[in-house]
Order: sequence, then C-alpha cells, then structure tokens
Amino acid sequence: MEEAGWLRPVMPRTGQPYSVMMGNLGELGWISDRAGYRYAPVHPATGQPWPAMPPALLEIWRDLANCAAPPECCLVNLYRGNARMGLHQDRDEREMRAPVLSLSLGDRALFRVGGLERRDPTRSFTLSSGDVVRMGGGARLMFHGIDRIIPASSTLIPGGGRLNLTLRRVTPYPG
Ligand SMILES: O=C(O)CCC(=O)C(=O)O
Ligand SMILES: [Fe+2]
Repeated sequence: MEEAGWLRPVMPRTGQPYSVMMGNLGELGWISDRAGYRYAPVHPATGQPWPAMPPALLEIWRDLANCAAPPECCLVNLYRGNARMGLHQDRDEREMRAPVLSLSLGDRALFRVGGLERRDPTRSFTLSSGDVVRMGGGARLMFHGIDRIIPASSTLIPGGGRLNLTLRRVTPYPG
C-alpha cells in the first residue's frame, strides 16, 4: 500500500476531501473525484495497476462470502484522528448478488447501520480489530458509515489508527 501510494480522494461535485486516506488492491480500484465515483484498473496519479489482492484476503472471501466468484476490489481505508465516513450505500458495483465483506484492523470504531432508505432509523455498534461485517442478501444495500474511531485503542497499525479492508465483486459473473 505504501509503495502504490495512498489517495486522498475528493467528493464528486464539491471537491471536498474525504477524511480517510484510500488505496486499492486487486484488478479494480474504487475512486472518487470531481467527476464522480467509479472503478478503475489503474491508480489515477501513477497510471499503475493496483497491487495484487493478497491470498489471505481471497481466503477470507472464500470462507465468508458464500459467493460463486472472487472479489475484484479491496478498498483500503485508513482512519486517523477525526476521520469518519458518512452514512452511505455501496452501490457502484454491477453485481449485487455478491456480498460486501468489510474487515476491521487496528483501532476500534463506531459503526452506524441503518436500513435500505436513508431516513430509516440507525443504530451504532463497536467494531474491533479482526471483526468482519458482511453485507449481503437483503442487507447488501443497507446504509452504513463510521461515526468515529477510538484513538489509541489498538497498537496494531504502525503510526496508529484503523484500517478497513472492503472486499467487493464489481462485474457480473455468469450463472
Ligand atoms: O470503514 C468501514 O468500516 C466502512 C467502510 C465503507 O463503508 C466503505 O468503504 O464503503
Ligand atoms: Fe460502504
């Protein structure tokens, strides 16, 4: 990740930067800039392909996804300080039969979960290092976000903070 280079993406239209740093592993990377959200096969700054998906992540997917096809993207989010992620749906993928698997490492975080409509009631719970959230089936499009991390609640990540690894299938698979 360090070699490939972290991105500080900006939101479509407003150009406002996200508070998390992002990177990608795998064939496709999720990027956000003034033009919108999309999946791209190369890093926008370097033009280089994203680093390969590590075998350990493919194994987690095999064990937990219950999906006929492998993931194509691992979005890596690095949360430090006051970084957060607003309530959203993961809906830029063209294959909605595949779940989204989200792995937490490092500092604990307050994860907020709602329903399928933005206005639905939400509740929050703590995610700890090693936790995996699976959004699949009727929960594939649930609204979710990160309210905040709990700084220094783990010593796992060099320099501190929380890493979130989100595995996704992007393109349709046969069957
Ligand atoms: O950091 C997390 O646990 C959630 C990340 C997320 O929802 C996303 O990247 O779409
Ligand atoms: Fe998400």
